[in-house]
Amino acid sequence: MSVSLTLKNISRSYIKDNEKFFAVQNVNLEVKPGEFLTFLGPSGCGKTTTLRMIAGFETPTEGQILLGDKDVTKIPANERGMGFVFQNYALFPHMKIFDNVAYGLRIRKESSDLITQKVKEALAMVGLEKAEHRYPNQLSGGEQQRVALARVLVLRPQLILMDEPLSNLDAKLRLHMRTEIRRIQQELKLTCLYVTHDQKEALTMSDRIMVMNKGKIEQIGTPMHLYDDPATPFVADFIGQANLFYGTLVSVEDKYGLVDVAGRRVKARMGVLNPPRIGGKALLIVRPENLNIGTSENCLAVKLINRLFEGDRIDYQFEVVNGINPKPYSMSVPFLPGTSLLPEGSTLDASFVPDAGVLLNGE
Ligand SMILES: Nc1ncnc2c1ncn2[C@@H]1O[C@H](COP(=O)(O)OP(=O)(O)OP(=O)(O)O)[C@@H](O)[C@H]1O
Repeated sequence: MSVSLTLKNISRSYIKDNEKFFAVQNVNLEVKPGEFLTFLGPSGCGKTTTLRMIAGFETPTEGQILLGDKDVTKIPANERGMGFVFQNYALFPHMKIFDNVAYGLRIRKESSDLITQKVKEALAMVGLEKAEHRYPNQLSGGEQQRVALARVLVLRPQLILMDEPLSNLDAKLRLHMRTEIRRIQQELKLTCLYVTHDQKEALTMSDRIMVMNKGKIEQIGTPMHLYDDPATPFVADFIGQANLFYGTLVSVEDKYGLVDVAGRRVKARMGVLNPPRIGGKALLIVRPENLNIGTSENCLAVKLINRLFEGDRIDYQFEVVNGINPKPYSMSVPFLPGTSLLPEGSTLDASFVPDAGVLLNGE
């Protein structure tokens, strides 16, 4: 059974050094039944605090939390019907896997036949039906995390909350578990809220992502939408990698703007959510993989300052000639075996197709 979740103007403040400090400020969100929504942002941006308020481990200083139509803001955590998966599995080490998963059902005083049936189902769902007689320390990290998931699934919660559940696993297992969690969530049509600071994890698993920064929402959208049409430079740089070039908007035609960057005029898509105005400062966002060498159309004049050979690709770092260069820009081009790298100090044209650039308000 899946359910919707609504956050109405939720805030959580603390007193730090005699001053009011907002860990989370004015967050509004609607999560649809069966949706997988991820909170993404750097350390300290308020992801965990938001999740803990939804779980009931923390009380908002302002705002309301609704599960379906029901206001649960003041309801204790154990009466909210939610399941929580933590970073550190939190399994009982002295109990066999079967008993770990059965724990919640026993507290509910279910019959032993029903418990056996449900535990076996939950373990099968996470692919651990053969591990029921083992102890947690006889399982790998990934298996233990799957037990933690089974322990939550067995209770059929209305909403599942996961806080960095994969961060203790090695890289390969993390990749595998992403797909596993997403498969189970879709099979059971669970509403799922997921916290991570790993953008790849967020992009691959989520229906929608809420990007947070300093306690506030920067942008909410589908992974593709955030990647393609970032509303702020923060989102552009946090979702993938982004070059931010400084320019002035010259004119607009259809969905494209013409921008002057250090004397070169280039065309790019106007941002939908936060576009620049004609004559005003504009930020041109182009991702490293969308810059090319070798054509002189729609290009910036750049000077190479460093090059990093990465095997399949070369990362050329560069400055805009006569431009604003707060830090090196980056261009990632495929390495074709047999070709040589361009020398540092070369000046050349870095081009992009207009659809691969986005213009944001730079005022
Ligand atoms: N109980 C508390 N008292 C005071 N400040 C707190 C408390 N809990 C959290 N904070 C502060 O609120 C801010 C947000 O913390 P939160 O743990 O929600 O961030 P996060 O995005 O989950 O970070 P991380 O990825 O590092 O876990 C941080 O600056 C943190 O120091």
